[in-house]
Amino acid sequence: MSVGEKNEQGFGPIDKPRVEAAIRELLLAIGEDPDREGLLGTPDRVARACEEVLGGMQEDPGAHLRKQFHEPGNQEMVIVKDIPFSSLCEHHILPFTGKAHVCYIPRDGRITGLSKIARCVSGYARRLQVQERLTGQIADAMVRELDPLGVLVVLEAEHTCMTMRGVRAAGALTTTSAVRGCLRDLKTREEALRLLEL
Ligand SMILES: Nc1nc2c(ncn2[C@@H]2O[C@H](COP(=O)(O)OP(=O)(O)OP(=O)(O)O)[C@@H](O)[C@H]2O)c(=O)[nH]1
Ligand SMILES: [Zn+2]
Repeated sequence: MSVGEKNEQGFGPIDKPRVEAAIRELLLAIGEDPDREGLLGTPDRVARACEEVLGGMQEDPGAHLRKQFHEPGNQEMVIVKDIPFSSLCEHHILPFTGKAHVCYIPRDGRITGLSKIARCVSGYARRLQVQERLTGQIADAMVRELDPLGVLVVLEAEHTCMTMRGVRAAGALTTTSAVRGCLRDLKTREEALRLLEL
């Protein structure tokens, strides 16, 4: 993919030399000397870090969920709890980190590999995000790829833009949820939340 082109997710490629130039400029803009020894490798390091922490822009995270198995008749709740994730808030480009909990009820035994759920979370997290959108994107990918009877996604995270700057509310935790299908039903959702111990 060349500069100016967009992938299926709507993003262009990471232009590493351009990131390096921008970081050099940022160092100058904050009054630093980009040519001092400790900072010489920094533009390159930041560009490589961008490729890593924003790598989810270059993939379709839902595609992981296409690794599926069939357990005839199984319509029981599946819960993957405490999936760690790190993302970047799109307002400040500062990290927010926490845990994702994903619960779904398969349709006719259509299940996915457990690790694929964590890979899907990671793919959407490694983008510029707001926590609410991240939560909904994970739920929607589950619906799209597995057509389950229901999905519940809960994210708990600490936003460094709220803890190390601004209001400096250290320890403040944000919880978001997205519910689809039969997990909207109060009784089913209560069972899921009980199993999640949330
Ligand atoms: N809803 C939501 N808000 C977020 C998220 N990440 C950061 N924010 C908020 O985005 C808002 C941006 O507000 P602004 O007033 O434009 O920015 P600001 O002057 O830096 O605000 P303060 O953080 O209050 O100092 C802040 O309230 C952040 O806490 C997120 O994932 N979801
Ligand atoms: Zn922020």
